[in-house]
Amino acid sequence: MGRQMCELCKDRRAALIRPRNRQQLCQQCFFVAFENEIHKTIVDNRLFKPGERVAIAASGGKDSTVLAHVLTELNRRHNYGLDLFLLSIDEGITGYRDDSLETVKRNEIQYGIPLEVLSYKALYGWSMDEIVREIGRKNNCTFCGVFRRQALDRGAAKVKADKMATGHNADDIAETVLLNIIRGDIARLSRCTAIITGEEGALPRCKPFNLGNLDCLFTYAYYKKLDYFSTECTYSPNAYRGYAREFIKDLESIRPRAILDIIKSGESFRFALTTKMPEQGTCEKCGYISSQKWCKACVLLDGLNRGLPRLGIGRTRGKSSSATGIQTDNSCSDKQTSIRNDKRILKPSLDF
Ligand SMILES: Nc1ncnc2c1ncn2[C@@H]1O[C@H](COP(=O)(O)OP(=O)(O)OP(=O)(O)O)[C@@H](O)[C@H]1O
Repeated sequence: MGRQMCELCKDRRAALIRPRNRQQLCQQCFFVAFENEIHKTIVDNRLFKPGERVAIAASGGKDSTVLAHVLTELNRRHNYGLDLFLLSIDEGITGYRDDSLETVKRNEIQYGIPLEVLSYKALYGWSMDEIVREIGRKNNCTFCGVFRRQALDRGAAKVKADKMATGHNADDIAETVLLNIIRGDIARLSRCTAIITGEEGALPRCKPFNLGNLDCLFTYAYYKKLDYFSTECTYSPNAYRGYAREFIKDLESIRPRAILDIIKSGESFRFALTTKMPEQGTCEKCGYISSQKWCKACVLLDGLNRGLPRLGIGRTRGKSSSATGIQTDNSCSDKQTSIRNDKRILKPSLDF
């Protein structure tokens, strides 16, 4: 059976089916539709102001590579007037981050925007390889997630960025909503669906792909032949987030709107006025934002430097994670789950 014509231009043969609305499009119309959606998100939410210096948090992975590509294009096409640059954190994970950083270095040339790299070793005196040797593979994602968040802020401050954009997509945000519910972390639950956070602080962060689903980003990267790194982190097979990811993917296979509806639920929560929220202050040790005397990175680092790496990982019984400042497995995924899902996302987007 021959292929359908593109539903938009009605001129070229359709090359793909958009997962969100089952629209059959040719490559060119898909690129235009996707880029227009991101442009609309940026304009409707006033994500950037002309003249701003914007750090694109670039891991070398698919989503942040699409982000770097699309932001560069839109900045030029619509005269946003942004001063864009790539910011990468080298966690020091042999066979993973060293390879993905090579990708980001090529992106620097491909997109013509400068790259700043900051390493855990230089910032904290420890690489993730060294931390894993101390702590083992079970809790290492806690260190990595806490250190990365702070390292990105420090990197952005170093190069005087006004704002940071990350490649978090709808799947990531739905996982975070569920994880925050499971952990009873009301403070994070109340802000994790926001497209822009930290506006009251020195460095607001935004997520232009907040409603973009994984399949769409994958299809865009695939057809644009973007240069990205697709291997999962060697240290994340036990990460808690992987279970949430698998659960959400199972739900999505039964009910395609599940991801957007989890986000919608997260956005619609209203918190009782009696809910105790942590008060933001600054860490006595390093000056970074913290609701505790010491920020989480300083607690973890102190444990490492004293030869007691588990010191900062335990959870105080009866206290919520926002009260203790504990944040576990905050960014990683399960390797097998991701590979399984990568196979699955190929189906709706590319098969005819
Ligand atoms: N080492 C890093 N350096 C800079 N930014 C990072 C790094 N790791 C993650 N990020 C940012 O956080 C976002 C979400 O992180 P996540 O762990 O899902 O990334 P990933 O799966 O490695 O790559 P991607 O999201 O780009 O496909 C990324 O899209 C990127 O913007």
